[in-house]
Amino acid sequence: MTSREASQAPREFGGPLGVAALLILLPATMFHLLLAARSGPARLLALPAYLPGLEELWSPWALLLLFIWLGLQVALYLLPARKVAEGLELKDKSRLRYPINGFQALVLTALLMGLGVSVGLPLGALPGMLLPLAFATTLTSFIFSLLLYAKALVAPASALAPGGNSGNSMYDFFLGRELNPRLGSFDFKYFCELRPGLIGWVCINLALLMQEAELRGSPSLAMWLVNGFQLLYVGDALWYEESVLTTMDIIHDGFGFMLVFGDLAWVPFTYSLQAQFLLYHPQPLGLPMALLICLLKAIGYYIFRGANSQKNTFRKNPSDPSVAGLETIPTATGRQLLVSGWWGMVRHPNYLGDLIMALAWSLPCGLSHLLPYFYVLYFTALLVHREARDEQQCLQKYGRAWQEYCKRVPYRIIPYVY
Ligand SMILES: NC(=O)C1=CN([C@@H]2O[C@H](COP(=O)(O)OP(=O)(O)OC[C@H]3O[C@@H](n4cnc5c(N)ncnc54)[C@H](OP(=O)(O)O)[C@@H]3O)[C@@H](O)[C@H]2O)C=CC1
Ligand SMILES: CC(C)CCC[C@@H](C)[C@H]1CC=C2C3=C(CC[C@@]21C)[C@@]1(C)CC[C@H](O)C(C)(C)[C@@H]1CC3
Repeated sequence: MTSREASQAPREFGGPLGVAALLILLPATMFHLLLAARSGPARLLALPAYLPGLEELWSPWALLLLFIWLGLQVALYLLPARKVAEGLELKDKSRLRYPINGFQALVLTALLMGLGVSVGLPLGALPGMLLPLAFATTLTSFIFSLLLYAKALVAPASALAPGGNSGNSMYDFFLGRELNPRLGSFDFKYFCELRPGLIGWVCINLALLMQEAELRGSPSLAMWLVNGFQLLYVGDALWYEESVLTTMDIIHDGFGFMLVFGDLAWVPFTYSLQAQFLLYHPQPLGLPMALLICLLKAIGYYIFRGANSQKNTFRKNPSDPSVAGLETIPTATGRQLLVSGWWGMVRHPNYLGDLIMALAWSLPCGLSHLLPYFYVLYFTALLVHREARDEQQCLQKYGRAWQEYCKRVPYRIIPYVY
């Protein structure tokens, strides 16, 4: 990428001012949610009743625990993999190689945790450490992003991301300058996207479930549902790990504060909000309602998995019998666009499935509070914004063919609505 190309790339997230606000707002929101979940009124839209002092936020034990966790996940990443996958072709025509052993890491982590708990590891103490753990993770994310920024200063131009090289240091720090920063064959972005945060999220959920069992004799039905649904989501992400190699995060976005903080801090500490809420605010849930919520989750998962698998299979091998009969539009790049099947219903059927699942994760928390619905609200905003970014990129890539696709499939995420 030339410096001229870099400075002409469109600015996202409101440019330098927008990212300056996000640098403060994102961690502040995360701490607000952590505090609100444990407070009596549990209000999403009210200022916290008190601000924690440094003695409540800072704990060297939390930092140590975080580093032990990261070290464990690095060790599991480095274990022999059942498969090594190749990423998409890069600007310099090379392809990076990635180990496919995320699901193995999840299973081994579960076994180690089980072993630990059986010999007295106090997993139920984790909920009480969430605040200092989140603080240690936020500090680590800032420092790690600074190191990545410095590393990118000596990276070759071909290794830089299209978006995070504007020349404005704060903007580039947030978006990330280097596309695939690596140390030898260790890929930082790929590792962070799927391992410590996602697996950490389900461990936090499990710790909240165990703590609830300790407090009330047994975990509630609502807590079981939230744990089960989110474990399915994380298990699915790691089982289909290879498909993350074609997501916007891996092929387009640099690795900067947004993804570092998002992967390491935001995902485990805010995505576990429903389980946090349930620990402090138990909710009654009857069996008929629980079954209805399970049905909603199943519908969401069916759409999400069906759409993602259909596209991934089609991109890997368009003559695969499961996709060979689908209608397509040719593009000037030689690639084709699906216009029937899931991708003929709306232009982002996978987002629709994901949103339905998000609703099913919140419903077990009842309707008395808005707080557990934060994920649905945030995720809708994230996917609407992400969809707009993807449309821009597809328009650039496919030109008239993309316009034709938009005419044939007019709705973006929700049929006949949006
Ligand atoms: N839980 C969370 O916090 C988040 C979850 N997600 C989930 O991650 C998953 C991946 O999302 P994301 O990376 O945004 O993007 P998608 O998986 O939706 O991929 C978009 C790409 O798919 C290809 N494509 C688009 N339309 C067609 C078509 N009709 N036929 C064939 N190919 C098409 C294009 O790439 P090309 O043509 O180059 O192949 C396009 O750039 C989604 O399920 C999303 O819900 C995403 C963000 C956050
Ligand atoms: C902090 C900001 C508000 C933005 C941060 C965004 C990140 C949290 C998300 C960007 C894309 C993501 C994906 C997943 C998790 C959230 C982040 C990192 C994903 C790993 C979740 C599981 C899915 O099955 C997936 C398709 C593998 C997801 C890929 C994108």
